[in-house]
Amino acid sequence: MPLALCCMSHSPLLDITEQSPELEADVRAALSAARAFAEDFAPDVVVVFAPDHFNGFFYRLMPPFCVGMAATTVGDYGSLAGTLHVPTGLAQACAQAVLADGVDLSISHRMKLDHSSAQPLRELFGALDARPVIPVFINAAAAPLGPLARTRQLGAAIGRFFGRRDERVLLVGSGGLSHDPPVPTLDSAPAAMAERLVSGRPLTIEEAARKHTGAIAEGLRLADGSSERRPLSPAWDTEFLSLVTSGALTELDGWSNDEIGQHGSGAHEIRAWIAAYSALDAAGPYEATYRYYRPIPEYIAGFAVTTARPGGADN
Ligand SMILES: O=C(O)/C=C/c1cccc(O)c1O
Ligand SMILES: [Fe+2]
Repeated sequence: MPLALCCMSHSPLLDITEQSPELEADVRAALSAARAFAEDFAPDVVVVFAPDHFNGFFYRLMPPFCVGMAATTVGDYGSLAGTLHVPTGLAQACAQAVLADGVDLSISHRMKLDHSSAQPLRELFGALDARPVIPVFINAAAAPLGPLARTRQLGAAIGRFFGRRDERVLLVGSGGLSHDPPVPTLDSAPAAMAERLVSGRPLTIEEAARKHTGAIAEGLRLADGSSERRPLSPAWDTEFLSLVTSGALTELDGWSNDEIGQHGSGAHEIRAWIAAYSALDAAGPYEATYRYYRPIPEYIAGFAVTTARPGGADN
């Protein structure tokens, strides 16, 4: 039953670029606070809600949600590559309970994850396999996307499942907030790239190098004001953070995907946060214990870190 939450933005540019000492120290302090929270909570199991960026999930079969029974990370952008320690029986029981609770999802016995899962696991625990982890993929990159309410319901069903059990569960949400990274879309990608978005063939070394260089260049352009991609939206990010940290999750049901997309294609990653907060909310009122936010164009990220635990109104 004991649940706690840590949500954080991710960005590969955090790892592959060097920024001013002030910026790096500021972000490191926030990530250290999250790590201290996770260490202090000492979870028996971690549930990571994370999107993918066409590294593990492709249009040949694109589920809205998927729970991993076994999972590896691909090591994109030099992120940790390896095997997660997934407690398969518990993951199966979780998926079964969510289905019985009225939310459809798929499962994978060979799930592939990318930096969006690897980065928070490294930041919170130093390794992919330091703790048992149940990965929950939430599609945020491959249109069409369902309504936010469905993601909220998924999170709530997972929270209800763990609420009936004894494990200490850390709920991790990875992604968002406003940002518009150069991730391809099926309807605008050149033919060869579009074919890969469907087939899932591995990137060639040259393609991976171009992706790195392109993302780094985009971060520089966003920081110097010359980018043609969507700017970060601090006001929107702040509104979102206020809603999730105050427990006003159902208000987000009214947010349309079109409106969210105005804040960048990556803004759909707020779904990971909504699922994690909804899981915590299913166990009762909660209070945010830490909140960091900074719009960081250099990382192409409205970058936030929050922690929360049960408490507040009824506690
Ligand atoms: O290129 C990708 O796969 C994604 C890059 C990126 C950049 C900045 C913030 C994010 O959330 C990203 O996933
Ligand atoms: Fe992302």
